[in-house]
Amino acid sequence: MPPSAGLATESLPAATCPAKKDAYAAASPESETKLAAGDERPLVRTTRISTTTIKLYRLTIFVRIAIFVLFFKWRITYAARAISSTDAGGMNKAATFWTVSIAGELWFAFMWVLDQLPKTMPVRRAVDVAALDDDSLLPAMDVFVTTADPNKEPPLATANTVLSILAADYPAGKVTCYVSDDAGAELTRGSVVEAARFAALWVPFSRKHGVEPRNPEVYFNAGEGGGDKARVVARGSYKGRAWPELVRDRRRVRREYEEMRLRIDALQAADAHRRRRRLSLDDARTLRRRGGTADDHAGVVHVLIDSAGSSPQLGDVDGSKLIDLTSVDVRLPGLVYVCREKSHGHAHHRKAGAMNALLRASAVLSNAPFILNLDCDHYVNNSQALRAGICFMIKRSGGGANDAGEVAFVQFPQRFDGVDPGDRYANHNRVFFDCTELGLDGVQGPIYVGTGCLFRRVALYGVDPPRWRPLGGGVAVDAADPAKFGESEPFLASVRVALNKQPEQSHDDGDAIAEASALVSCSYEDGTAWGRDIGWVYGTVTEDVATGFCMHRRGWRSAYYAAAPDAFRGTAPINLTDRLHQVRRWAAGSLEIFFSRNNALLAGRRLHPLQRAAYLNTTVYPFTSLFLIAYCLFPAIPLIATATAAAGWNAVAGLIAMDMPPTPTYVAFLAALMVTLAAVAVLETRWSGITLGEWWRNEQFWMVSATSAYLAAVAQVALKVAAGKEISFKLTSKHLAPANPVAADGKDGQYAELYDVRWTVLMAPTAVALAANVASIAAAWMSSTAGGRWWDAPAAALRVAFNVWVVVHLYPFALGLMGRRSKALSPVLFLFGVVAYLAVRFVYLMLQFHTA
Ligand SMILES: O=c1ccn([C@@H]2O[C@H](COP(=O)(O)OP(=O)(O)O[C@H]3O[C@H](CO)[C@@H](O)[C@H](O)[C@H]3O)[C@@H](O)[C@H]2O)c(=O)[nH]1
Ligand SMILES: [Mn+2]
Repeated sequence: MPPSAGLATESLPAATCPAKKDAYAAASPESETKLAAGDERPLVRTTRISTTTIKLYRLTIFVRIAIFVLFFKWRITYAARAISSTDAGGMNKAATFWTVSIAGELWFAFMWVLDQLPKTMPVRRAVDVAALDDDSLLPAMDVFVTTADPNKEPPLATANTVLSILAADYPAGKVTCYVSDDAGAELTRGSVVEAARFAALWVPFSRKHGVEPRNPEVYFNAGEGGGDKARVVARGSYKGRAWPELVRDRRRVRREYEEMRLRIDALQAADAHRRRRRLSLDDARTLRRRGGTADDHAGVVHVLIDSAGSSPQLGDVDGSKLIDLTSVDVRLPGLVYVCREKSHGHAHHRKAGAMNALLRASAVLSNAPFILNLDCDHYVNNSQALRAGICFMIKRSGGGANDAGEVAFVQFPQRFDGVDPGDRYANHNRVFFDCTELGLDGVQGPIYVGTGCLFRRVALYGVDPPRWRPLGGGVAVDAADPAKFGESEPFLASVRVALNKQPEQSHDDGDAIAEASALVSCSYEDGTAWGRDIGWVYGTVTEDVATGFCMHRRGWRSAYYAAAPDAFRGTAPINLTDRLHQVRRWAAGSLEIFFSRNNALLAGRRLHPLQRAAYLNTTVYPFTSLFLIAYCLFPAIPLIATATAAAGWNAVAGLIAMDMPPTPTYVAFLAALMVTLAAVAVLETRWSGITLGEWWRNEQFWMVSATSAYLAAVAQVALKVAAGKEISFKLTSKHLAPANPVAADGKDGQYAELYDVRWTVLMAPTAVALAANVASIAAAWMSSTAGGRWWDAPAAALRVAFNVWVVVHLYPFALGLMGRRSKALSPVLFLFGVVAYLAVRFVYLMLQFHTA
């Protein structure tokens, strides 16, 4: 066993990894008993979660579906009676009203069912990384990191991600990290070069002391910042070398890290200066000569670290090396900087295009059978993550997952640093990751979500999984078809190697690099199947969902693994505007998939029915916004009607009067639906381990985004379908997880972004919905003081209950609009109420004035 592995196994002292409540962690007690039991050590043990909770959960879902059926039966009968009893003139109006309102309710019910059913068969995964003790069995792995804009994606964070990958616990000779720079920015390249330089010290240091996590920024600054990342090795739990030696080494390495940081800062300053100069010159030709622009530049493939040999290479005590590495393997994984060619005449297909360029370039350089995909802000947080992923992919003699060969990808949950503790905008997405993805793992596998995902290379080449291959699992050699893959012979050779697992290449490195550069040219894909049947899928801004879908429809499965500590961690937008733009992009991308050949309804029989339901759900959910916004603006209608009654707008008021009076049956149905909704939610949190608070935050943010971002997405996609207007990929700004949560001025510190109010048109419908419902509550309150009390009238009481329901959902949005004032919460809310009250009061006064 090479020293790296030996050190790594003792590198996760329990106290340094906070106990996670994730129920599906690697270190579950079950896997330990299994270890003790004997030699049959499967790499992954999968057990269906089959507790009383999950049974009750299923039962409640079916009860609720039954209630829905009865409810709609009753509702339709009522509507039919109401329509037929209207006079001829009102008939059409009534029919329209009832059709629309029942269609809305049916849609909500349908979406709820689509959402719940795929979660009913969750599984638990126990991964035994230690059972992979023979490093010679580990397959090679290529790691793809994508960056697109050094101004929105701090180069220091990218450098740290690269360092965390290079230092991950995997045989150095078997890992090659590829960094894609979509902007062709000198700054990004310079920063990655800095990372490569520092890696020579950082990687052996991490191995020697088994530090966690292996992202230097997080490692050095954890503990000081406190929060959820306080994981600095405590003396008592340190199991590596002598404690004083760690302290000494750490100090030295830290000094070097600070130097690297300063150099990257200097690069950044120089870059900013250069950009200012360029702007003043404003000469396109100068730009081109200096290396092009973000959207128009030449392709570059630059090997920064050559991949290491296969035997360990021990370091020395040489003073210049700073720390004693005499018993540490100092080899480094390979590191390659790739900037694909871009030109104005060619669509670059955003991230999907970048990933496909990497897929080809890596094929002629390292051609590893497995590919790990990380966004530039997602670093390796658990050094065992790469090994854990491989456990799902390979079979071991005498054990291993039965269907290992059928797994196209292993998706790890996205976990985030720097999210405000209250998680106001549900950035953690716990319901999606810990319930939906986990549930899908028990069906055909989780949906691919763009980062933290380990792929099998051949699955990206558009072949069927072994189970669906005709000739006893083999792939025909002519599968490497130049009409599909493009004309590069070295690349086609690499595809044949990947498909048939036969060594055939004898390449010369110089040529390989030239070939790789040719493979990242912008015209390589012209007339091929790239982006369609091969590689990452084009035509949608959520290339991830579409790419995973194409694999599932071919019959591949995928796996989900929530490791503890988290395998990878990244950053998320905590500013309302950024967050809304992010979910707007996701929603638009989803609809793009719905209106493409990758519609889930068109997939063949290899797609599991519940998998189909899940994909249908993820591609149609934005339509909910159309109904939801109508419901949320409902209360505005009587207000407007009253306000404009004098103007003769009685028709509107007449419409609203058609709504069903709250008969006892109606109230009973509503109550049953609410109670079962709550019961399902509680049971879901019980089996998944998320908290009710997290569930509720998801519900709230669902309404916030459905009234804003989803609506915009529907409009955008309508424009695309009707007029061919492309949807842009608005990059999410990343921020470094800062060292100190409290800024120097002692104000907002780390979460300053949260209080930054940046107006966007996306907010308009939600703001109107919020105002309408607050005003409606105020109006009810007013009329109660004026005449009879509102709670005497059941119809009015129901209406107010609905208003309150909307307002509590939109509460985080209200906080977002308040900015810094949201910190001094209650007085402002009070003010908010008073303002609404006065507004309504004013309307009434006007009316009295009018009628008098
Ligand atoms: O033209 C582009 C645009 C983006 N990217 C990269 O794509 C990644 C994701 O972009 P980001 O703005 O961070 O998107 P998020 O909303 O945070 O990302 C989620 O959703 C995206 C789909 O909408 C997926 O691509 C992401 O992997 C997934 O993490 C980043 O590494 C970018 O550098 C490129 O390489 N080229
Ligand atoms: Mn991201």
